Amino acid sequence: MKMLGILKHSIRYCRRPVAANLQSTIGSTNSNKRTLDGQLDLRCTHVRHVHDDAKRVAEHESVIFRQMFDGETYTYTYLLGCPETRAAILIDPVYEMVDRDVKVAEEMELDIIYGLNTHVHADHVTGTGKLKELLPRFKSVISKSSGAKADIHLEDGAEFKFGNQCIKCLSTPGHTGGCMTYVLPEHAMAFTGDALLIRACGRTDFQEGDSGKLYESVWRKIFTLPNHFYLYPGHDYRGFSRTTVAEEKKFNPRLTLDKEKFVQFMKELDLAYPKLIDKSLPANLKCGEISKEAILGSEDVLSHMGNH
Ligand SMILES: N[C@@H](CCC(=O)N[C@@H](CSS)C(=O)NCC(=O)O)C(=O)O
Repeated sequence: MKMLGILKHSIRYCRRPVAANLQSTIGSTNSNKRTLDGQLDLRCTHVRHVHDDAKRVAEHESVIFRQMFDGETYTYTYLLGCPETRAAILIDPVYEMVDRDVKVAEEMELDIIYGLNTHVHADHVTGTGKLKELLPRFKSVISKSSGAKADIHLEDGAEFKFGNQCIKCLSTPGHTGGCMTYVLPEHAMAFTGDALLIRACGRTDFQEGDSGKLYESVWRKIFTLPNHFYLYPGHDYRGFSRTTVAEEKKFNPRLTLDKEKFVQFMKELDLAYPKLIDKSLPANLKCGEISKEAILGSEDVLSHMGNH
């Protein structure tokens, strides 16, 4: 009875794929595993089932999802994986954090095939160039309107697939001319890059920045998603991780202003230029496909080589 309880518990929390594993292990146990008093050895079955489960982490999730943070540039990178095919993507990988990202994917038996940039970043170098060197099948992706070189260019309304997962691409210009928001409608998730930050939004003072356009992008594209959709930003500077459409429509201090006041507010924002802008822009206009020296500086390259 106790054993049956444990089995039921596993099924309740792990659902479909693990139930399939369980069937096959029970089958083999039935034929040759019995306890001393002749009963079926279900305990042994359970142990083997747990091992099977550990082999493919997160197989019970409808989409595999991890939010990862770079504490130097306050950037979020997102790993998304298809639980059935193990195909995976990274949204906004950071050059210096690529080894971390690849290791996590390997541990989860995911095959990263695409790196999607939400826009041409000004504050850090994208990891998509380095990922192309490390992973043979990997392709860089960005909007066509960004003007950046990439393997795949996306336009407003495009649908982008990895494994059995589908992403809807929404053009959301304003922070930069080529900003894209990536939506997973089936999972009620949207990745807004720097168009919308939690209780804030991206600056609009360079790279074809346009506060009027940003206001329209947010209200017409992001805020017309269902209220319960989770929004995941490109950065957070205050320790927040995610928000929802409903929360931002109600509490975002910038976007709840009327358009005229928003434009004035953005004009007066007066932020210092990002420290790495001179390095980041040329590198990101090629999705990071430039020499290590250009990204790190020649002294840093030598010290990196010493570390490996
Ligand atoms: N201090 C950082 C840059 C901070 C910054 O400007 N962030 C951008 C997004 S990255 S271009 C932004 O839009 N911020 C909006 C805001 O209200 O903070 C650095 O030197 O890199």
